[in-house]
Amino acid sequence: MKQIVTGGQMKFLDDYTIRKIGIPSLVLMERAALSVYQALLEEKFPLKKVLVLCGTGNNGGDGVAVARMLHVTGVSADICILGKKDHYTEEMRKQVNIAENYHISFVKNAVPAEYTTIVDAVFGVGLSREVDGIYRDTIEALNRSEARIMAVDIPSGISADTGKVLGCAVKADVTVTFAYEKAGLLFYPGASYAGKVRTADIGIYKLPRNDFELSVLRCEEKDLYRIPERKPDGNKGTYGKIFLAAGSRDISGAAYLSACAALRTGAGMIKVHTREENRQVLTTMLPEAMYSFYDDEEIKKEQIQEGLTWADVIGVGPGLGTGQQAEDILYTILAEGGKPLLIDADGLNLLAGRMEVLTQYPAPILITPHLGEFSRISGVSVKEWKEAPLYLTRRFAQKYHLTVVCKDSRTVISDGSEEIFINTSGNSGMATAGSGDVLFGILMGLLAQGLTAKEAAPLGVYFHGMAGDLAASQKGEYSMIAGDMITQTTEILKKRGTVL
Ligand SMILES: NC(=O)C1=CN([C@@H]2O[C@H](COP(=O)(O)OP(=O)(O)OC[C@H]3O[C@@H](n4cnc5c(N)ncnc54)[C@H](O)[C@@H]3O)[C@@H](O)[C@H]2O)[C@@H](O)CC1
Ligand SMILES: [K+]
Repeated sequence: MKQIVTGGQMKFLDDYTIRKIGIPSLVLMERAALSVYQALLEEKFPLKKVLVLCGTGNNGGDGVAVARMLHVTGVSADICILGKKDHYTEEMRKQVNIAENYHISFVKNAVPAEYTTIVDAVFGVGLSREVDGIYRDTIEALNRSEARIMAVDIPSGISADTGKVLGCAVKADVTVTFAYEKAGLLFYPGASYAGKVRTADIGIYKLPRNDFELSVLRCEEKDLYRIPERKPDGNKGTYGKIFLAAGSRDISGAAYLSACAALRTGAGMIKVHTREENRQVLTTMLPEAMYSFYDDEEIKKEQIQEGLTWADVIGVGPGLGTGQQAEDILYTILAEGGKPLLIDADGLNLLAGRMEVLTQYPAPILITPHLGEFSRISGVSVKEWKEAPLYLTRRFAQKYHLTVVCKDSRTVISDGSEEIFINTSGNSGMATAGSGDVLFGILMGLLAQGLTAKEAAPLGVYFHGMAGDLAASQKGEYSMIAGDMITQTTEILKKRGTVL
């Protein structure tokens, strides 16, 4: 797991390192600047003529120090400072003073088009309002230039918390961020403004994870070891039994994809409860699953009860429909399930406006809404969510006592606790029909093998994104389809235990 920070947390850590640990601010700044200087060389930036664009805060201070490092190695670097002298921070004032002693050239009205490389040190985590005026004009000119752009800490104009563009923002080729990745570098559009992100250790105190009031995390490949190990003496029962209510009249794809993904992820057994019309297609396509079918008659509660008693994990929703039968099935499960429960798609649509029923359920619940569904069940608009994704996802999980996987290009996962996850795997090819059903299946499979909802959710989402990335590498983002992601789960599971 990788620790991510918000802008506020980074400021706290800077401050803690300086005041409590005692590392002087200028020492951190020197290391920050050195890491940017090294990245310019390693990333082979064209250093024929460099412009370092600085603000008046400490991000600007970093920039002035980078210009000095370039200057002393014989690179022609101009410094252009936006903002008034009396706004300089103490560190910025010192850096400017040093640069003046070195006779580095300061330019007033830089023309970005004249430079081969531009270092963006206008705003870092201190950006506090919309960018306008001279800042906006300069950033727009910079984005129009042919120069390669290196952002210091975060592209100026990007919110470190949400990745939002505040007015306008620098489009960087590479961003060197200090100590921790900022949430705004992971969320879109920030992620696409940042280009390649390099994280540099500059000596900031590494606060233990538990000491963060809110710990923002992301999974990485080595977390695959968290997928439960296969036991040599295991049997079908060892790996869990799933009861899945999915599919509706002549809608079988979602049931197939989620059941198949659950088995491919390693679940021991799955019983699919679906409409009679799906019998032939499902039993032909997935004979490995067990089935119980229902028709036009009233829902046979005993049939469902039998499945619920037998199962370790329950899933409901994919392709279920929102008619009376679907509703009866869902409410029977809610009343009598009593086992870890996953709800997706139509299951969630049926719950809109009645979410509080979930707080009565006696076992853990995991739901996987996309943003539209989240909006319907929470009353939070998509626009509002984008303003505060971490806070709103967590608040919702707390309110209904469940684990929520809020699906977007950067899925956010929260169980309401102090640990919240942002997922970074995956690609636009996964925006294809059935992709969510595959995720649902993977999550059912992980829960069936004994992970808790909190453990399974971030890992399953990451795993699903990896499967999507592998599928894209083989079929391309245009052509990949949901079934390709199931195929790739096999490859990923083969890696489990081999990736360190
Ligand atoms: N000693 C430290 O605290 C360290 C700070 N570092 C750097 O310092 C940065 C944070 O520095 P600061 O907290 O000084 O903040 P910034 O340098 O990010 O920006 C703050 C300045 O910009 C102004 N500002 C904010 N939004 C504006 C807008 N829209 N239009 C015009 N002006 C605006 C503020 O009033 C303030 O003067 C980090 O991102 C990092 O690059 C690093 O050098 C590491 C050490
Ligand atoms: K910057």
